[in-house]
Amino acid sequence: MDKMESVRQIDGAKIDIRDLSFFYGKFKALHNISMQIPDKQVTAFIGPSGCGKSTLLRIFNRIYDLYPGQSATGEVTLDGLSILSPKVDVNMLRAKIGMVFQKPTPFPMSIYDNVAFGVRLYEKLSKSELDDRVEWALQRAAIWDEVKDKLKQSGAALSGGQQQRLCIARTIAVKPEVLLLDEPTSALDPISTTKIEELVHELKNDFTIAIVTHNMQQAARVSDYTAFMYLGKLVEFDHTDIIFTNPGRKETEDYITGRFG
Ligand SMILES: Nc1ncnc2c1ncn2[C@@H]1O[C@H](COP(=O)(O)OP(=O)(O)OP(=O)(O)O)[C@@H](O)[C@H]1O
Repeated sequence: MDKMESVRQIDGAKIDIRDLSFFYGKFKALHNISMQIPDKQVTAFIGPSGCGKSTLLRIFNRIYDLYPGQSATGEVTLDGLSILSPKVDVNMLRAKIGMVFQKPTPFPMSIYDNVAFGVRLYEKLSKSELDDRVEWALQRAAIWDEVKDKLKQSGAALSGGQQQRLCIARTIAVKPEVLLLDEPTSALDPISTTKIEELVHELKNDFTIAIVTHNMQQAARVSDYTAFMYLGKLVEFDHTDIIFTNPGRKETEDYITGRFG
């Protein structure tokens, strides 16, 4: 096989980030980041604790807007449309860019209602259409077989791994275009982790996925592209194979070989 070429420009980028900086009050947590997130691929963000991975992910759906004193400069576009613009409809943006957090966060309601909740906010579906959508989302999140006979039971009664797949079902039920996964398996056992990793692999056929992970083996297993961050800067972004076998920067090599971080 030919040696893989390093990434320069992504054809068909879903998200385009240019000169992005982020501030918690006066503290500059992200420094002039430029990169592109390819469509229908998995992009992993790795780097030592505090390097800014979650901060970056939280910009894509403007979650930071909920907190006073946090601000972003630069440009981020989704299919060419500005995400940071004050004019953007944040609810529509969050319907297009869904997020799953580190700790499973089912709503205090039934399994069915957990999945139907967002759909009811954004669409007017008939009862049977909504039933179909709930089943579709639970199927896609690989949890349908485990919950199909107890849809009325509380989501909180599921195991941690099941709860996380329920949260993924809830997120994909509104048919977003991008899925942001912030350390989605760090609170899970190895079997649940494997299930979520298989799911990520499966879901990239339909969604653009950005995943933050502390686990380098996980990044190597699930992602097509990897971004290595350090101290709020993007050190290197490339095909995952290149980052893990032939990184261009010494800092990346030191990190992936466990010499720091
Ligand atoms: N709410 C906040 N207020 C002030 N500073 C913050 C806040 N959240 C994060 N930071 C700082 O921003 C920087 C980046 O944090 P962030 O959580 O994005 O890193 P991370 O790479 O996701 O870390 P981890 O892997 O530990 O989750 C850190 O220096 C952190 O202390």
